[in-house]
Amino acid sequence: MLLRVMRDYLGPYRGPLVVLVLLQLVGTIASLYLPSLNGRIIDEGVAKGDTGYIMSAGGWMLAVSLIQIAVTIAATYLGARVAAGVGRDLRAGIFARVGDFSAQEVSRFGAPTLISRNTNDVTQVQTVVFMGAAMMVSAPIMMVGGIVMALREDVGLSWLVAVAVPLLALSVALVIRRMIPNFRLMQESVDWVNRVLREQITGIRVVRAFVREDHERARFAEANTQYTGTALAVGRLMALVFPIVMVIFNASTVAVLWFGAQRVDNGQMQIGELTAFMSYLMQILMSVMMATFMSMMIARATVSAGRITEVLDTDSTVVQPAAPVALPPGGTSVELRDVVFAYPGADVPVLQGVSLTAEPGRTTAIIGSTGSGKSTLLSVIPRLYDVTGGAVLLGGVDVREATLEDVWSRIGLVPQKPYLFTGTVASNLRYGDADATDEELWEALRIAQADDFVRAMPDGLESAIAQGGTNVSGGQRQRLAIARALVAKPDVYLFDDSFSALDLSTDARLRAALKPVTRHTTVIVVAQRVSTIIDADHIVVLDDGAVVGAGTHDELLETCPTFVEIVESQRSAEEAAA
Ligand SMILES: Nc1ncnc2c1ncn2[C@@H]1O[C@H](COP(=O)(O)OP(=O)(O)OP(=O)(O)O)[C@@H](O)[C@H]1O
Repeated sequence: MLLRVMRDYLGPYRGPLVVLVLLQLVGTIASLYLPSLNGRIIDEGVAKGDTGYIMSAGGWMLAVSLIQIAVTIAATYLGARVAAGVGRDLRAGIFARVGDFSAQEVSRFGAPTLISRNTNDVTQVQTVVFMGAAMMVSAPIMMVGGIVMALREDVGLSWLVAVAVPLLALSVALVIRRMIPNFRLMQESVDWVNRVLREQITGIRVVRAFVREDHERARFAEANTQYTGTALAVGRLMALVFPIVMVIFNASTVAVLWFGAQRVDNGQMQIGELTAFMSYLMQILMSVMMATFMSMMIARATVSAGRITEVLDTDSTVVQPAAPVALPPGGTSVELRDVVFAYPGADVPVLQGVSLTAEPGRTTAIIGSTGSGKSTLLSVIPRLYDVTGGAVLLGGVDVREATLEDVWSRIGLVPQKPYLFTGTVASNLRYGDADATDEELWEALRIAQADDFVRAMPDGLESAIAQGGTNVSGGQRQRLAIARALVAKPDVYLFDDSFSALDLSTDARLRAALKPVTRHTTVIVVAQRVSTIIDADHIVVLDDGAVVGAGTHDELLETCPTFVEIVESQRSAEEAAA
């Protein structure tokens, strides 16, 4: 998984990566050269009292150190740039893929995990790229180079390398191996914490209204405790690594001094060579440690890369056609032909053979009891979901044969729960048409019966809208969403219970104002209230996902018992209220 992500996303950085490898090469060679120089200074300069040699070798050492510093800075800078670039590209890739998802894929994953995959998981991969840029090349070179250089200093002590290196590698690897199972749990805990937090923030009013703060606090604590527990488990193992490393480092130093001193005493080795040997052993052990750490980071990033590729590899169930057919220009009729639709995993279809035709210039209403499938019916028209049987036709063309852009540009959907974006009234309305003039926005607001309250807002069109539109009332949000659809001037309007939060007189005024602008467009209105659709040209009655009646209001009163039932239940509710 990680390899695939690396191959796909490091590709564009081939140039900087080559430079990075060269820089690391130079830096590592410089590091390997320094202990040997130091040893020479001791043996040739200090021991023999040759100040000239000390000065010249010291100067050389200084120059090598400066080169090492310069290349390390450059490599770190370049590594950080590549890592940040890979992070940016991955986030953009996930964002683009999620943008293509249909409602089905979004609900399959759920928003919290998609967010943590695009943030936390990408950070894991980004970290491994950064660490890799710093260590991937230098650690093995340092290890092999260190061994060669150490042997050059003294072969007699080489058995120490043969003992210390595997000992360190093995003990650190054992600890790290125990960390690995925690990594998946850690990412899943992040998802869990995000999910609970998100639910609490969005549902804060419900939580307060039902005095469920304690319950919610406990729910969050549970998620938080699991996350903390896993992080602590990893932390505890991590805490083990440092003492192990230090014990092996220090024991190696003592061993080098112990056995080296004997060799110096016997005249088999010089003090400088001993110092150099010790430095090389440290460098070797350091590189082993870096390599083991790197493998830990890789294990963690592999889990994250798996979670990322799961998103990247998920294809939207709503696909673009291979050979798209252009929708005919002009008025666009909507036809549902024997439409069957079942939500994924559900046994019973929500829509069962629904057929209806909505013509331009006419208002088609859909009414039915709650849960009868009205919203589902609207969502298959713009391909938020694809039908599982039958077909939806726009202007006589199957929506699956036209490009999604073509379909969406014809349709203005006002969802049951309209969403407004952080920004201003104007920026939200211009979602419909980025080039709309202020006059056009005011006209849309006037029709949507929203001009009065927008005018009363402190900055008019430039008044701020909070995320989700939470700083306006439900009814205001609905009217702004209607205005947004009006600004787009689509061929087909789909109003999903969009008038439900309006009082009866605003509802009536809005419908009257809509009439002239929808003279040539197809309008489909889903409604609960009979009064909203009383003057629709065509009313379709839905019951349990099937059409049980169709016609005008008066016709249905004669022919459709379900419609009569709805009318009567609403009338008796009104009478009871009066
Ligand atoms: N995303 C979903 N996944 C699975 N089942 C769903 C989903 N959305 C809706 N349903 C089911 O489909 C059925 C029809 O829902 P739909 O929202 O279309 O009804 P509706 O007539 O618009 O209801 P209301 O008037 O209350 O909005 C319901 O039984 C519901 O449980």
